[in-house]
Amino acid sequence: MDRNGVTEGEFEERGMNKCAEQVSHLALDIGGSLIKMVYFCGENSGSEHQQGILSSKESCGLSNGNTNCSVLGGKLHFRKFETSKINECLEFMSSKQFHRNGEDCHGASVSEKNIIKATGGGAFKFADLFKEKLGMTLDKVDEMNSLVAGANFLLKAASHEAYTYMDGQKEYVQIDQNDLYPYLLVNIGSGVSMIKVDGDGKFERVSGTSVGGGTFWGLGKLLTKCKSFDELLELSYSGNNRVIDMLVGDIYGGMDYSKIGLSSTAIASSFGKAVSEDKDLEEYKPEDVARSLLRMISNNIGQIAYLNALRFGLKRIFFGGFFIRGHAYTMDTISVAVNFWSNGEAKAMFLRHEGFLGALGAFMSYRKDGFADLMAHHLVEQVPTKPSRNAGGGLNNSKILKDGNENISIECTMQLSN
Ligand SMILES: Nc1ncnc2c1ncn2[C@@H]1O[C@H](COP(=O)(O)OP(=O)(O)O)[C@@H](O)[C@H]1O
Ligand SMILES: CC(C)(COP(=O)(O)O)[C@@H](O)C(=O)NCCC(=O)O
Repeated sequence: MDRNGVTEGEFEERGMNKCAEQVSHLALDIGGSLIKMVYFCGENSGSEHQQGILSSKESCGLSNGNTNCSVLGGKLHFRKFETSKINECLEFMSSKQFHRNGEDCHGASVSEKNIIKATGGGAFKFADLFKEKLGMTLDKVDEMNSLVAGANFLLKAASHEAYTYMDGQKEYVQIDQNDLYPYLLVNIGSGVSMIKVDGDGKFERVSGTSVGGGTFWGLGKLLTKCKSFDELLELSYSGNNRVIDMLVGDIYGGMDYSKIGLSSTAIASSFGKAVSEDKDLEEYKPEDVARSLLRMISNNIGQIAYLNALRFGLKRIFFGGFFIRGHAYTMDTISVAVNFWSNGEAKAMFLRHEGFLGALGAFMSYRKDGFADLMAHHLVEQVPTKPSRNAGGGLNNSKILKDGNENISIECTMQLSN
């Protein structure tokens, strides 16, 4: 059996079935295309972190007068599943025995473990399925609220979260916590939501577009016959959009239209060349089609995002959502669009945990409930002693572990008030 692309053998080898750790809190973001999962796995007693249980106000750093708290070491895990393969997600949860009855686990009591925070449309759509298959109740958290909470948390608490990407150069952006707001959050999921964020829990969804990640994947699948999203992204790497897109130079006899700031290589009309050429779809290379499509959608989102930033005088635009997938060409196109339309005034920034904002926000909402009074905002990303180089050549300081599925985990500590 294949579990989320991991064979049964590997599944066992990686210790997913007989995890020495125990899953305590878990949250889901069930979107139109993907299910995002964030869960905390505490380490066994006696471990380095567990020994660090604290009980003083200073040690916990609490400001609410609660002096009775413990610090739990472990890992915050991030996973994703395709929504159309929701059974893989259910199987995974079942293998983690997250729905298990009869045992108290790291601050979450038995009854609490049968209620999990969930956001996204699927929290409504699949509520009965979770109840039926796992006996679990989904406690619904608003999607926009979750996105904003996740983004705010990451921008404030995680080191090296936001970065710019231009001409193949990745540069991490130092975020000043006191100068974070306002900003525009553009979440590119199946569709696109644009949210003006003014503070913790203070936001307004100011725009959106239905031309998003679902459009890229849906049209791409039809036009290229690709079987997976990753295959489509891969194709776009090697394609040449100029074969299909009509450029300014194609219209202006190879010249720039400098009077209105358009170079001859700028796209005048996405897919426009296909009109005048007497060619069938089969005569175009799938990689060229994939590249044109990716460019068209990324460009369009970058432009709409900038226009909304302009509407509200916002200088910073953060892009999230799994459409991005850390894909160089996608980020480059969005960055160029924002840079072009703003005359270099605004900057596109990307988030390392791009697709997990909603799930993380839902996870954070545990702290609002009386139970465990989770101090998730005290999650601390552990920094390795030896910095490693990332693909963009910059220094990547955090201990992010990736497997083939881009399922990542962060070593962290979590404070629970007792
Ligand atoms: N493995 C994948 N399968 C399907 N779509 C993917 C995958 N990886 C990235 N994507 C892209 O991410 C989009 C979904 O992003 P996401 O932020 O998860 O939104 P949603 O909440 O709507 O599922 C898809 O529409 C697609 O463009
Ligand atoms: C409806 C949604 C919020 C759902 O979120 P998603 O699953 O796409 O992440 C999103 O698809 C969206 O904002 N669509 C754009 C709708 C519009 O403003 O035209």
